[in-house]
Amino acid sequence: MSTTPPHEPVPVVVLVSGTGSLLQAILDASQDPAYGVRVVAVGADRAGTLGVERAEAAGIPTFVCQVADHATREEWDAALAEAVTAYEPQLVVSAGFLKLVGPAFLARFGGRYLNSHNALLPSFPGIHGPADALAYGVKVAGATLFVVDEGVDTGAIVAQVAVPVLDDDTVETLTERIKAAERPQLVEMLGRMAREGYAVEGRRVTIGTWRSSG
Ligand SMILES: Nc1nc2c(c(=O)[nH]1)N[C@@H](CN(C=O)c1ccc(C(=O)N[C@@H](CCC(=O)O)C(=O)O)cc1)CN2
Ligand SMILES: NCC(=O)N[C@@H]1O[C@H](COP(=O)([O-])[O-])[C@@H](O)[C@H]1O
Repeated sequence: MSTTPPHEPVPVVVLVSGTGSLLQAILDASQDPAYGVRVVAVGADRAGTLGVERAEAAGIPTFVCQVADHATREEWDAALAEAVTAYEPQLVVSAGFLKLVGPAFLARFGGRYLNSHNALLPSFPGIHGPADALAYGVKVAGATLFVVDEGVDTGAIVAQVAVPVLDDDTVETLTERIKAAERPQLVEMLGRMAREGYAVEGRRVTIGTWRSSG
């Protein structure tokens, strides 16, 4: 039995805004070449994030692209697209990246840009998923991995994972329970998409297109 991966690891840029625990899970998995993913750079929309520190600790190139450093949101969007393109990724992953990207970014990376969101879409889009779920009183929360489009958390869904909402949950406890399920989902699905290929047809995402086409 061969242990050689069938393909070179797929180059991936990860975008972060905060703690970077999802990023760390990807970095840990990508230590194994058989995982099929090589993180070639980590980008952030703000300075001083723990996510960027984690990348630096792993010896991975980083960049910061802040809206405030650009005259318009459109210029920021184009600059972000340029910064990511410089690393020639096949896939881009938002892992807690709290900025909406626009037309310039999606012209380059549409269909190849994944986001992990901490709610069961289409419920609770935006940046307060766990708080909104708790306030609504749902009994099941979770995380959604999707292919980003021009809307806000409206892209085609790759995978979802559910967790219970407990009677004594706070925003913090629910957020952490979701993340504990979100990390393995992201690691598993990103690896499968890189190794096996995927197709997006309308709202349907299918994994395994390379395998089925040989
Ligand atoms: N065009 C898209 N870009 C991104 C999406 C998306 O669905 N479409 N998902 C995000 C991540 N995300 C939730 O998963 C998300 C991020 C940011 C926002 C948002 O409203 N951001 C505001 C700023 C909020 C703030 O910093 O306080 C903004 O961009 O101006 C909503 C959802 C990745 N990008
Ligand atoms: N809508 C975007 C959003 O809220 N993203 C969420 O930020 C967290 C990042 O955690 P991390 O910084 O520990 O990886 C994750 O739960 C992710 O779903």
